[in-house]
Amino acid sequence: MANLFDPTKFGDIEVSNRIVMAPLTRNRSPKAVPNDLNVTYYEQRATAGLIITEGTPITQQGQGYADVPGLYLPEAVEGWKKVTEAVHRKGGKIVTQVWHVGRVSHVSLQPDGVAPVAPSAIPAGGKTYIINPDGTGAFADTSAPRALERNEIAGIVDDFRKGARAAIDAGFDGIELHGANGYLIDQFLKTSANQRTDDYGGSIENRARFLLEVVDAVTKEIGAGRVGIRLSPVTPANNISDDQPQPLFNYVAEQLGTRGLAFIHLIEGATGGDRSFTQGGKPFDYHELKETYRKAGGTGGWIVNNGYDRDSAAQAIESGYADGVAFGKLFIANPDLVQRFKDKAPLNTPDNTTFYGGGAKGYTDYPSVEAVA
Ligand SMILES: C=C(C(=O)O)c1ccccc1
Repeated sequence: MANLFDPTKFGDIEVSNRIVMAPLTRNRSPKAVPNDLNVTYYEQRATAGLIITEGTPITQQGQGYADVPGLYLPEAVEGWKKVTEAVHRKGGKIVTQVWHVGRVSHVSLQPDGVAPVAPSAIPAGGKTYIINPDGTGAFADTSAPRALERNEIAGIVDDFRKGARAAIDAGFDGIELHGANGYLIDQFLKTSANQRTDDYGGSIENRARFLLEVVDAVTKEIGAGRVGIRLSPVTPANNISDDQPQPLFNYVAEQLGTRGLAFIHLIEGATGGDRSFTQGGKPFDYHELKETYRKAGGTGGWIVNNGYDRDSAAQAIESGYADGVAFGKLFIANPDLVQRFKDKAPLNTPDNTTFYGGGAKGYTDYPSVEAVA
């Protein structure tokens, strides 16, 4: 029976324990280029079994928030090389979350100030974080998107492929496709954002087409054993929803099960909120989803996320339900979370006033605990 501290493999990626650092947007990379402060932040957390970096847009079109690091500029790839080298020097493993926000963006962040793109011209209705002309940061309403022309979609699939290649060039051990939280891949999947009438909309098979084309493109480029995906079947994040999440994600799991992926990273319930949250009028069955994936031949690591603590994470691993557990806020405040879990040491409390934007305060200044003798 495995435990939280046992090594394992997610596809081709060998990890020293099952404690995963979840992707966390921190808005501390001006001009979309990773910097030395980012190096320190990730290096401090290198004892995680696997670090999944913050979302990294594949193109400027895929960028939805100010000061997030991208993968689409040569200087960004150089910046990420310093991060991966530092984490590897500490014996850590790190993948980057490859991201296209779709409609969750603002014209000031888009190339030439154009409208963001989406499966359909349906606004996200939420807020995003931009930089005003005077340099101050501010939350702003997301801009109304335009619907992608069918002949544009292949180009975005290829942008994901290029992003995956850039990630490997930057020294990452692999990638996580951002298929969750109401961003572009999730927008194609779900009925509230995808009302297309071509072969990328309507049926479940059609709405999953974009996701599977992206998966096939990036696995062909860098190898399936280095590709994971994050999914959030019932999250309301960015005002996304689907009429029937269980059949939709059972189909997705069935299809992913045939593609040899390194891991499936699943957000249970509402992202960062109620684990029992559901859509479609009945509770979502996560065990059914995993069984569907395994029955289809899926051998990737099953990583679960949202509201776990040390004990519930240990139970998820020891029961065999999960192969890894991802922690977000706990890794913000505890760079040495693995050691603290081992020692059952007290945990630092995250300061949510410094989650987004700013400098070292609330980013690299959380203290570590000395290993208990
Ligand atoms: C990438 C994000 C996600 O997956 O929800 C994100 C973006 C901005 C703020 C918080 C989280």
